[in-house]
Amino acid sequence: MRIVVAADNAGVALKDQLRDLLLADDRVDEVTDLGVADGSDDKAYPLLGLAAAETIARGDADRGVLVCGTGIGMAISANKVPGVRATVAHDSYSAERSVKSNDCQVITFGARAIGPELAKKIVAEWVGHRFDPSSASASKVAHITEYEQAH
Ligand SMILES: O=C(CO)[C@H](O)COP(=O)(O)O
Repeated sequence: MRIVVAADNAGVALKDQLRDLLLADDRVDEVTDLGVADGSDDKAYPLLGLAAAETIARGDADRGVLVCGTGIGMAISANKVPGVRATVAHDSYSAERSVKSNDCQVITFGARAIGPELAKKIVAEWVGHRFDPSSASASKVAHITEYEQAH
């Protein structure tokens, strides 16, 4: 699994911790860090969220972990890229269902809303979840894809 990570300056400290966790995970083949590198970079979150989602859309990563203050702006931004599904998930069940029900490739966190230990636990679990294209959820997700392709 290839994972792209990114954060604005509100999320950079948590993003770095999650990146390091992923780098140490045997199930992860590649981690691409799009920044920001530190809190002095005030690049706006949509620029980072869109760049990460575009990385997934063009096939250069399979999944994304994005962090801002709330996780909301990153999710909104990533969802603007056709083919990408993203959500904030600050609990284990939502993170699991975001993959298994919604085929989300992107999970987002709000560094001002969740502690690093819980975020790390959720990410470690999330790496192990897979969408089943033969599940009953697949035809539901297909409506989203069809809408994107028609508009
Ligand atoms: O959380 C954010 C966007 O959802 C971002 O980190 C901070 O945004 P702001 O409240 O507009 O500064």
